[in-house]
Amino acid sequence: MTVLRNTIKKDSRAIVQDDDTKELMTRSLHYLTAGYPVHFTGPSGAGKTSLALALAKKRKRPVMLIHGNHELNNRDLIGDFTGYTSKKVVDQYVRSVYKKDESVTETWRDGRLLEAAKNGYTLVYDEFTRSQPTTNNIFLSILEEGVIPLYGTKLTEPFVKVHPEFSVVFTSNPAEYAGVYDTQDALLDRMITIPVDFMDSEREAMIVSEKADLVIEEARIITSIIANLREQCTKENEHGPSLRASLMIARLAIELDIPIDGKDEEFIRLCIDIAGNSMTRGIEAENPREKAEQLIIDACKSKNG
Ligand SMILES: Nc1ncnc2c1ncn2[C@@H]1O[C@H](COP(=O)(O)OP(=O)(O)OP(=O)(O)O)[C@@H](O)[C@H]1O
Repeated sequence: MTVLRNTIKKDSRAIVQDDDTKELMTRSLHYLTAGYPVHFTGPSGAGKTSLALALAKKRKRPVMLIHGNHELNNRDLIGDFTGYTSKKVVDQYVRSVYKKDESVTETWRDGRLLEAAKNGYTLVYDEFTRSQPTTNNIFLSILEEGVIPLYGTKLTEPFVKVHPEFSVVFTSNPAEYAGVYDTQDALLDRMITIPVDFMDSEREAMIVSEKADLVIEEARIITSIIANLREQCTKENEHGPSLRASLMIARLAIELDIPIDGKDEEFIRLCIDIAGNSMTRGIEAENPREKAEQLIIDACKSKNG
């Protein structure tokens, strides 16, 4: 049986940790401490970012967060010259002497990666495969040689040494996801990749109960409906509604005073609104929207509060 500890009533951003999650966190922390970056990969809503942030927090170093994006470039990561600072001193202390001293210097601003690597922060690079592989190339020398090459900048030194406490936690969605680039093998080779999949409905119910402040029996109704629907999503690369859907249903039901009961019309409507789109994408049918609605109604009706 799964035993949950570390409740999160006070901090809504904290994660609920069952024994499996705790064990995963401990292992990952050991890898980071030994100097290896950790990479969580899995479907959207499985809890990768939450895990990565909780893990980073455990390092007890400042945490820097970067989100992968196809427009992210070396200037964002390393830094850039942001403008000019000019200084002018006019000295007329002795009336007959006029002295003017003027200088102009370029102003440099460290990028997020440079700042984190120089100062030994823990970097969480969320959805890193959404950035172009050429942008991520800089991590090859950081992870292998422990230096940040300053190519493409007008700085005089060729590289900056990485702080010994610097560590990176990467997250990514599987390669089949839209908007995701293939990662170079050389980069994957330098990190420890751990798959993070959806939890079973009981573990999800514990999280929903904690996060939405809902009694466990009601949380179970929601997560088992969602787990049931997820199982019916057979289309390739479509994973169906995630834990996020369960959390949304729970919070909205409380907010709108809707009874958590599979036979209640308003509750069914709420489930259709929240899970309808991912179900429509996940099933194969002539009229997927209609079929998805029917599946949600059936899943709800099989559960009552
Ligand atoms: N162990 C957990 N404890 C508490 N909440 C969790 C846990 N795991 C996931 N969640 C919650 O589930 C939701 C989805 O989690 P998260 O954003 O980490 O998923 P993800 O896998 O990073 O998704 P995406 O790939 O879409 O970014 C969030 O609201 C998060 O707070």
